[in-house]
Amino acid sequence: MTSIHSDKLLILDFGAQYTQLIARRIREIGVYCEIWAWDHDPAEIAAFGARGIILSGGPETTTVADSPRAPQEVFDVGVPILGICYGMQTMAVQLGGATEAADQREFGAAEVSLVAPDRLLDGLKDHAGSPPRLDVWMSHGDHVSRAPAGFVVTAKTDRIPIAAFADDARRWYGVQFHPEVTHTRQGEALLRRFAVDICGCATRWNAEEIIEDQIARIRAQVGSDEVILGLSGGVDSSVVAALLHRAIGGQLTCVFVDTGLLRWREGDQVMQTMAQHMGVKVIRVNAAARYFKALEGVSDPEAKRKIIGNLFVEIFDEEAGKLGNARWLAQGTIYPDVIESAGSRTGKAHVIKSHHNVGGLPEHMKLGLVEPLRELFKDEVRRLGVALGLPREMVYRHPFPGPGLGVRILGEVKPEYADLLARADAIFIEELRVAGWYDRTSQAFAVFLPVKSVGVVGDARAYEWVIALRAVETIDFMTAHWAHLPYDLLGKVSNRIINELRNVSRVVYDISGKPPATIEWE
Ligand SMILES: Nc1ncnc2c1ncn2[C@@H]1O[C@H](COP(=O)(O)OP(=O)(O)OP(=O)(O)O)[C@@H](O)[C@H]1O
Ligand SMILES: O=c1[nH]c(=O)c2[nH+]cn([C@@H]3O[C@H](COP(=O)(O)O)[C@@H](O)[C@H]3O)c2[nH]1
Ligand SMILES: NC(=O)CC[C@H](N)C(=O)O
Ligand SMILES: [Mg+2]
Repeated sequence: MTSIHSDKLLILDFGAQYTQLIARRIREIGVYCEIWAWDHDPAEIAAFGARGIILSGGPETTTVADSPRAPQEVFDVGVPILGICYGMQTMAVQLGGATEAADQREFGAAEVSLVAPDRLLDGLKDHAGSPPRLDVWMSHGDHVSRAPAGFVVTAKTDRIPIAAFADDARRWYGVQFHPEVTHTRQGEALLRRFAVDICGCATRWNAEEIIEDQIARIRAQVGSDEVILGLSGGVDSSVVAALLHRAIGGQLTCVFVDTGLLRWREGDQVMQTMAQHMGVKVIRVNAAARYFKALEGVSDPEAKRKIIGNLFVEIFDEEAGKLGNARWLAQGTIYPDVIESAGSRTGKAHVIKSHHNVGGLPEHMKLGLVEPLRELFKDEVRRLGVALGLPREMVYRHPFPGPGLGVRILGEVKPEYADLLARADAIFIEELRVAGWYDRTSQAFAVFLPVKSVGVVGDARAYEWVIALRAVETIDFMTAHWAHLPYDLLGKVSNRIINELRNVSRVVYDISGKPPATIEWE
């Protein structure tokens, strides 16, 4: 039987900044793909059954002997291969060609001339002429200096003699430029050519088919058992709720914990959308007092995260106990969570923050996991949400961390700080929406600074708190730029916060990128 997973590609990651982007582009074309680290167990490559393999770019250099190489299995399985940047360079050295380091790095827009036809680039052009040319985006120091036997050079630039090579007989290709970035105008067409025409993949990866497929899997997994889900009002858990509701209806019970550290009026909003509008069974636990009590006198960020996480588990355990017969726990784990926790076999990532999640439930709960979003990127999760009938506003919401305002109130958390912060945040978000900036930023929020600052309000001296505003643009939340919000907009938000909220005398805007700063202040 064919399924939406039958036709798929494998991406081996050499550590490029853009590997996730390659996967997202392939999936946008309608083809399922997975990202594995380059040193993933090679014995699994043949068994995975990909119709083609993409070798990503990477920060290392093939001009030294001990840099990463593609496992031999890649060349043995007999499927089409596309090497991008580092991936092309390692193909060159592994297959008998050569690479060299150039004096000048090539970074940014470039024009390649198509000097010989092949199946990958044939007919693609931004500029007609002889030879035709493509507008591409480059990011490299090294380049291929000799193509391996069996390959023809298909593109060059003014700076490098080999910008693409091809072996149509074996269906192996390499491009020095990056087709996954939008600056390479024919990039999508190139990737489609590879995935669909050369690898022969059918394009079945779309929201409707994913939903049908997941509904069948969920039903097969849980049968007539009861399932519980921690519902936060965030995108991921809401989409899981909608999906499970469609798959198993009344067998699903959601537990929504109102921690008192949520966004302004979020509790009511979640109940309204999920329980009233969608008909999902939701138990609302009003636990604000418990949270504030547990956090009293605690100011260390990691300690606060632990307390919030543990209390969450405790409450969840209590509620599950009351329900009695749940056998399954559903979670909103998405694909980046999976990639980040798998990582490279040799990689050593540092723990910067211990992100809260539902993991670590007590042993006696013994619940099986249901994770229907495990294979999906955030943008795919959003498309699923829309297809499942969730309101657009909920689906395109900025993410909100599990510990909520608990890590946006610097230092000790107090109910009056949470109230002030939630209101300031609501003003900021409202003005962002009015100005059309909400959808242009990836995450925006206010932060409460427990320092007093002098102001003058109505001719009188004020000595009150400081609110910081943060707005960032990012694709994957691993790196981020601060958003260049218009001064007028910032001015309006600042005015409103100081005028409408007593106890605030000053508003500042955070202009730190990530790295070196992180997105949240704690
Ligand atoms: N207040 C809460 N009540 C119940 N479950 C919660 C709560 N906060 C977090 N969770 C659980 O923790 C998980 C992780 O939270 P996280 O913020 O990463 O995802 P999300 O809230 O679903 O989506 P988003 O990233 O858009 O905020 C959620 O999917 C949910 O299951
Ligand atoms: O569920 C969560 N629990 C946490 O403890 C946590 N800390 C940060 N974040 C979110 O993760 C993204 C990256 O944030 P940082 O740059 O601050 O690490 C941003 O989207 C943050 O909002 C969290 N999410
Ligand atoms: N983006 C890349 O893959 C770069 C490859 C290699 N590190 C170079 O500088 O040429
Ligand atoms: Mg959330």
